[in-house]
Amino acid sequence: MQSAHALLGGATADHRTSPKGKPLRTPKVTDIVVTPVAVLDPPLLNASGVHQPYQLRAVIELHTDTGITGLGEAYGDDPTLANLRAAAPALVGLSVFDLNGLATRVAEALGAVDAVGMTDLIGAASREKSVAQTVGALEVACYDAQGKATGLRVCDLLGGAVREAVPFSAYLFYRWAHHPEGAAPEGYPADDWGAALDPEGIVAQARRMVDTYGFRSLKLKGGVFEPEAEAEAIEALRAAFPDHPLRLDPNANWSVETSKRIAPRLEGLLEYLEDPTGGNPGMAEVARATSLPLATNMCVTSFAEIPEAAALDSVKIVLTDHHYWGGFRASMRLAGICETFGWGLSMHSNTHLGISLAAMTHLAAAVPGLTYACDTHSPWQREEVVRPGALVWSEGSLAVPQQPGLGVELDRDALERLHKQYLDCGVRSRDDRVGMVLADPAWERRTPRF
Ligand SMILES: O=C([O-])[C@@H](O)[C@@H](O)[C@H](O)[C@@H](O)C(=O)[O-]
Ligand SMILES: [Mg+2]
Repeated sequence: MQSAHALLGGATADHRTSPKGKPLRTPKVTDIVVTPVAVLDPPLLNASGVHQPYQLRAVIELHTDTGITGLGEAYGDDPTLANLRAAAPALVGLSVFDLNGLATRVAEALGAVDAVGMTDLIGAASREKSVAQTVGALEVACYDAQGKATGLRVCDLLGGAVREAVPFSAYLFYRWAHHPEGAAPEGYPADDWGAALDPEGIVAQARRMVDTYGFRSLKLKGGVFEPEAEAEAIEALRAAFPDHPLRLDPNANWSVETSKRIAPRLEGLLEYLEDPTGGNPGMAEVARATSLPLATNMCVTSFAEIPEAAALDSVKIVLTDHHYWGGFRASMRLAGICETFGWGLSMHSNTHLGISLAAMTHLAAAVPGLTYACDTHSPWQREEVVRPGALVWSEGSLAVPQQPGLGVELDRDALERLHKQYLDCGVRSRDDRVGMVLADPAWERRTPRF
């Protein structure tokens, strides 16, 4: 067992003694390997454009002097990789239990890092957020190593599972059947979901997701078509799924006036309306015009944005995401703040692989106030870096893995293949405009569009 202050994230001395006098070895970081991978991604439409044929992720292997390796997963765009690689050498010699030391060392190593955002769909970029993203990714790997060292699951290290099955929502997207001409290489394998560009297409997509995974909550990614058309899709979903909680997320692509016009039509249909418009002042104005609770992963995405949101009463639900809030501990701090303000807590997702899915599941299992079904892009994912078996869907939920740490195992062959795909595909950062402009050269990103 580790000493109490080690488990609190404090500094650890080299040699400690267990109550029975047995010397303990605290795993210390010897090396961190960051491997970028590219995974096939369908042409999902959103406010920024359309997903590229490949999404980038980074797999983190944190090696220690006890032979234990902790796994983590991050975005795989160039700025994220540069930050991870700049921070990695500074962690050599660090105990995997010293999470305060981790945060300090990463902040120092990154120094005056540029504020670079992976996508404008998760709010404004800032230096603090870049540091938080790096800490978050490495902290997950430290927790995985802690779990493997102690025989405990990550959710147990986070205070214990308050739920053993974590509910997720069906993430519905307007989409094309194929990537636009010129976006994907010849022979690129399209998936079999087909297009979904109207209410019927969205209902059919929801039906397949519900039948396959058993999801209860349904979230529609909006901000793509005229707001009235998206409201119609919500009405069609309500008619087809009378008992499923519904959400709509236009990713701040509606003006305040448009939001105030459309929100009343959605009252009684949605459990929450996510980021109809941009910024806390605009969201606050919309909130005053509707009884719908507003949720966000765009205007409250860092601790610095919380005071304004609280003062303006702009949101009722915050979507956490350990990837950019700064890891598990930061997400738990956020959960406490939400509780203080009487805000609900949900969970945001970007395209991810199984290491992140396991991390999201452990976090959601350990946060009592996380009562909304979490977002996940999993149904859109056709490639994986972890071995099958640890994350099994049942009734729209994932059982928390039982093995120590995150409970997932890296599939080295898959890692190698997806890394090669990264090297070959040429994509080095997420840019959802590329495909839109290929499909329609006159297309421009406008914020808000409607
Ligand atoms: O994958 C997408 O296109 C989503 O739009 C994602 O990038 C957003 O960050 C996210 O899911 C959201 O809830 O805003
Ligand atoms: Mg959102």
